Amino acid sequence: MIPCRGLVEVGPLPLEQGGHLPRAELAYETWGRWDPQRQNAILICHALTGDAHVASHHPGDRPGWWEAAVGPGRPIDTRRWFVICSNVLGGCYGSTGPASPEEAGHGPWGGRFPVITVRDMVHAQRRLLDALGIGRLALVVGGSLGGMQALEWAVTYPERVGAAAVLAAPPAASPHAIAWNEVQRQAIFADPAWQGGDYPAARPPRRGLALARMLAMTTYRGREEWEARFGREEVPAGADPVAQRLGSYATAPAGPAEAFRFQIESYLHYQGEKLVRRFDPATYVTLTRAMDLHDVGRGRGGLEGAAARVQGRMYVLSITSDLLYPVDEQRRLVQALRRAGKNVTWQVWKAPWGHDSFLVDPAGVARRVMDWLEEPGATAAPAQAGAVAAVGEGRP
Ligand SMILES: CC(=O)SCCNC(=O)CCNC(=O)[C@H](O)C(C)(C)COP(=O)(O)OP(=O)(O)OC[C@H]1O[C@@H](n2cnc3c(N)ncnc32)[C@H](O)[C@@H]1OP(=O)(O)O
Ligand SMILES: N[C@@H](CCO)C(=O)O
Repeated sequence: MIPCRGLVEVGPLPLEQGGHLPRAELAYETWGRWDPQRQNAILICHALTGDAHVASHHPGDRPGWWEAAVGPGRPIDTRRWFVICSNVLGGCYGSTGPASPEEAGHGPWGGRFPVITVRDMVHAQRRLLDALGIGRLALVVGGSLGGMQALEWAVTYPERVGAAAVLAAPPAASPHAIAWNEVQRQAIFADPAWQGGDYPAARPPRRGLALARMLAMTTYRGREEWEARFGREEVPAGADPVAQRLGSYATAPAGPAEAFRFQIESYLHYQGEKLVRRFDPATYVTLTRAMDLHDVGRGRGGLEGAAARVQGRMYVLSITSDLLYPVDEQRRLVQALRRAGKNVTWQVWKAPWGHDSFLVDPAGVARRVMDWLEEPGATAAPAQAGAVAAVGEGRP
């Protein structure tokens, strides 16, 4: 019996960019039961600021970040499937990362934490599954950074992946995505509280992290959504929601030009503050760098070489309003998989909420994935010609 929560030592862990982590632990949670034939394991990989808590475990428990997707009677039905999720290597929700002690009895790693990659995250997860006795995965699924992990799983450990669902993730980070991440990191570094990543836990670079999140939100959400939601609506005179409700980093505006006017500005400040209250800045730096380094073809003869390694069925979801990893980037992945003769299904989803649509509508997305996984006649064997389905705009 695998416990529904735990912490597993997966170190010492050699790292792709050199060096190693002497100690590394992964925090995980599980739902459902592993069947006696051990064929029903689904690994869910979270995005940049997520954690292992995909869904609540019992009534009254804290809701998870994909609550509507996972549970009894939900699209990923835990009466049938055994679900596992771990906080990523480098994360700040229980797994080893920059906020963890560098050594027992010492302070946190902070800015000294080594550079890690998505491949390192997947290696660490494989060790976690080994430790729990989980061999083959029926499905590995994730969006954004989680989708990068799902793709790396299918390529790095093809014999262990029956199916992989890559949601809103590219085969490699584009210069644009790297550029956006770099500006976010620079916002953190420019905060005097950063101190090279050696800040006290009680005085993190809040303003820098909030700015990073504000910028990131402009890449995560949809133009159409914000048009409908905020338009050009102004904050009523005298109301200052951020200062009134929050204020851990916000300072009173020195003059009228500094004060924000529009609801969209208010929303961005609120989102910045919301992250500051739950996330570690050095972890943000480490994980965005790992996303920049994502390139599934690195050291494998490029994307074609990576695609050739895949054995399981592949599902790729593109979101028409995704500014961060646009549809064309997944098209390249799908085309490489098709050229390699793999069994791949591509859906292009016309959703208004931008890149984060997979988080805004968890049940809708999980339903798509599970309909594909459970479609009649589906097998884990590679097909000669990959199936490609397009929904909405952006036909392949
Ligand atoms: C311990 C943990 O929390 S673990 C990690 C959990 N988080 C994750 O896994 C990360 C993934 N999740 C996400 O990125 C987000 O939660 C999403 C994308 C799913 C949804 O984002 P949300 O912020 O919840 O939704 P949305 O963008 O609609 O914003 C709603 C919030 O903005 C506030 N808001 C809306 N308009 C405005 C405005 N004009 N001015 C100020 N605030 C506003 C709302 O009051 C609401 O506040 P609340 O979150 O306190 O209820
Ligand atoms: N909004 C996501 C990152 C992009 O998908 C998160 O905070 O984890």
